[in-house]
Parts: sequence; C-alpha cells; structure tokens
Amino acid sequence: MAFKVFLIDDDVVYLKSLKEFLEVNNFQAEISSNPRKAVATFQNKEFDCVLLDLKMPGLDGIQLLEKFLEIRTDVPIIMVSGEGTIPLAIKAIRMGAYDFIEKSDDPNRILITLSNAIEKRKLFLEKSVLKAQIDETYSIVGQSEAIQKILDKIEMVARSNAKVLITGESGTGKELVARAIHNNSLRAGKPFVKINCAAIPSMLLESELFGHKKGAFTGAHQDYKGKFLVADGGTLFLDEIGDMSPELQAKLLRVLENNEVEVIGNPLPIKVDVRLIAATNQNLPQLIRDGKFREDLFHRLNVIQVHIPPLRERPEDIPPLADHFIKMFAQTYNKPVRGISEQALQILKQNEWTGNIRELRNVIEKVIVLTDKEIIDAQEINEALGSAPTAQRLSFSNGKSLKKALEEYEKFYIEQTLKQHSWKILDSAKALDIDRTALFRKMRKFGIQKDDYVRS
Ligand SMILES: Nc1ncnc2c1ncn2[C@@H]1O[C@H](COP(=O)(O)OP(=O)(O)OP(=O)(O)O)[C@@H](O)[C@H]1O
Repeated sequence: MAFKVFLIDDDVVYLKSLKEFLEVNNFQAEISSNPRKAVATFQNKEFDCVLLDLKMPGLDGIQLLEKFLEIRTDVPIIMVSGEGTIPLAIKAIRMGAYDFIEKSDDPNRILITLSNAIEKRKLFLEKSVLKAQIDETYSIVGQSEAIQKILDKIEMVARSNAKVLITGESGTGKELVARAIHNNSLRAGKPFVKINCAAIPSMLLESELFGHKKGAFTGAHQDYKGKFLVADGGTLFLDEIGDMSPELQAKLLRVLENNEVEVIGNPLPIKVDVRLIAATNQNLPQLIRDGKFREDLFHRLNVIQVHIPPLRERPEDIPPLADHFIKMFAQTYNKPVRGISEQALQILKQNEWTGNIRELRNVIEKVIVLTDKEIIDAQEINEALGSAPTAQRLSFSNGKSLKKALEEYEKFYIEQTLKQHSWKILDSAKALDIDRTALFRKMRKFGIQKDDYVRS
C-alpha cells in the first residue's frame, strides 16, 4: 500500500512536479495550493506525512503548522523552505515540525526525509497499539468508591519512591495495583520484577532475592543475579511478604536500611536503586503480635498502605468487571459474545466470590469458551458457577442424595480452605485437621487443583 503524502504550496508548478516525482516513487500524493482549504482536507482525510511550504500568501506555513498541530500531532510535517527562510524553518521545528527540506534540494534527499518521517510515524503507531494492549491487560476496572480512591492513591504515590504495602484477600488485584504504580512512575521504562515469597522455599528465597556467586554453597554451579539486582532502577514486587522467614526478614531490613545488597558469597555489598512494593493477604499486625513478623520491617514497608476490599463488599464493580472480561475473552477466543443478560448479572452480583476477581475472571472465561451466543444468559452462568458452588447455592442442593450433597459441600469447603491459605497444602491440612496425604487424596478425588499451588 502506497503511503499518502499531502503537499501544500502556492507554487502550483512546483507542486505538480513534486507530485509526479513522488508518484513515480510509489507514493500517493494529494496537492493543495489553498492554505484555508488545506486545513479542512487535513482534518477530514488520513495522511502519512505532510510537506508544507513555509512562505505562502494569506495563511503562511507557520500559521498553518500551528493549526495542523492543533488538529493532530501524530502526522509528521516537513517544512519546505525557499531562499532565505532557514531561520523560519528552525522556528517551525521548535514548534513541532518533523524536519525541513529546501526547494533546491536533490529530490532523492526529499525522498529520504519523507521515508524517515513515515517510518518514525509507523513506529509511533505500533508503540501506541502495543501500549493500548498492555493498558487493557493491566487496566484497573471498577466504579465503586473504594476503587476510585485506590486509583487516586496510585496516581498520587506513583511518582514518589515511597514504599507501598498492598493488603487484600487473594485475587483482589494486589499485583495489578503494584503494576499500575510502577507503570505510572518515572521507573516505567525499567523492570518490574515480581517474586512470590510463599512459593519459594525459605532456603532458596535468599538466593532468589539477593543472588549468589558460583561456589558460594553446594549446588551453586554459576553466578546467579538476584531479583534485587535484576530490578535495579525499577520496582521489586514482593508478594505474600507475610510468609517470609524471620531470618530473611532481618536481611531484607538491612537492604532497605542501606540500599545495599549482600550477594551470597560476595564479600562486598552492591548498591541498588529499587522501589519496593510488598503485598500480603495476611494480617501483619496479628503476625507481629504472634512473633512471626518483625515490627521494624512492617514500619519500613508500610509507608503507604493500599487496602483492596474483597469483591463481595463492592458488588457495584461486578457489572463493569464482567463487561471487561467478556470483551477481553470474546476477543481472545474469537467469540461473538457482546454482553450479558440482566438475570445473569444478578446471579453474579449475588455470588460470594471468595476467590474475588480472579474467580469472576475464570467464570467468565469458562462461559465464553463454552458459548456461541451473543448474550450470556443465566443458565450459562449457573452452569459455570456449578463447578465452584458457593455456600449460598449449596443450601439449595435439593433433589440430590445426602451423600452427593455432603460430597459437594466437602469439595467446596476444601477449596475455600485452600484458597484462604494461598494453596499451601500443609497450612490447609492443619486448618482442616487432616494430614497432608489425606488432603492430597481428597483433592485428587474431587479434581481440585490450582496450577501453581505450593507444597509447604
Ligand atoms: N479491578 C480490576 N480490574 C480488572 N482486572 C482485575 C481487577 N482486579 C483484579 N483483576 C484481575 O484479577 C486477577 C487477579 O488479580 P491479582 O493477581 O492482581 O490479585 P492478587 O490480589 O495479587 O492475588 P494473590 O493474592 O492471589 O496473588 C488478575 O487477572 C487481574 O488482572
């Protein structure tokens, strides 16, 4: 497809010859010798680049440039300067023109300047599309007062370097908020590194965080760059901070006090510049009272606190979230789904959502995979919820044998316990007062699984 160039000049002879030259070189060219009409044309048509004469009677090039830049700034404008207009051309560039050429220039130079400008625009547009896709994936949806306050807080704290502690149940969006803070900060171009303190055994976590030198301990076959160093200049997100061992808490505190990392096996500490965001679904003040979390570390981390309430406390967020996930998964799975019926929405609003937004997202994904309808109906939602029944729905298990009803409840109860304990088998088994083998057996029997659950 040929690129479209808009040529504006009062010199019609020059205009026509330039148009011919560009067309021979596979460009499409539209010309205008009337500056006022040119504004309307620029407003109504799509161009990849504009070549604009600096000196014209009536509205001159500088005034026209000003008007064009008011309309849009993504189309590069190259000024065409005649004799003695170089200072004006420089002024135009200061105002936002892409470059300038001289009428007397070798036509091949004009081609090069034009191609460069169009290439730059292409890259700009590609970047905008990618950014829009990322923004969509990481956008925080919700109309509740709680979410609006969180969005305001993100904006307020993003530009500082203050440490942030994000609290909230599993699946409420803690990681999403951490990413939003990073993406809105001056560190946005630098890495965002996430580490889940509950998913890595305590002995390995130290090396994951701070790194090690080859030979520092048995099995350290090569140097390993810890997450603090990987995140240098950017943001480190420590998820499930409440699960960090007391020894490691002490080491983390030292890093935060000195902004230096002690790589295992390396005698010299290394300076780092990392913004720390921590998250937990546990009650840290309670862990402090139980002697499991250091109070000094808590105060270091808790400079700014963002608490995300569970979804059941903000049902007004369910319609916009459902809409968001429907659009997202309809596109992913190429389905014709456009919306959801009022009745189906009511069922979603009444659900308990112990797994919060992650659970809602999974339910919508499941419905979209299975449906071919344009509007999701109540039956489809009920079926999708059926595999993860809530306490509310279980109380209506009429028509089933007692054995079946009890089994359903047993499955539900085990699932909820696992969720509450972030899928840690040992903790969940303890809470259920059964041993871990029995829990594994029941999980197998009921087909309960989470892809990345942790064996603690
Ligand atoms: N307000 C929101 N708008 C859109 N999507 C959301 C929102 N909150 C959460 N999500 C989505 O829900 C899922 C779970 O969110 P996230 O992983 O951030 O939760 P979390 O609190 O960090 O969970 P965990 O404690 O289990 O690590 C993600 O897919 C996330 O994109």
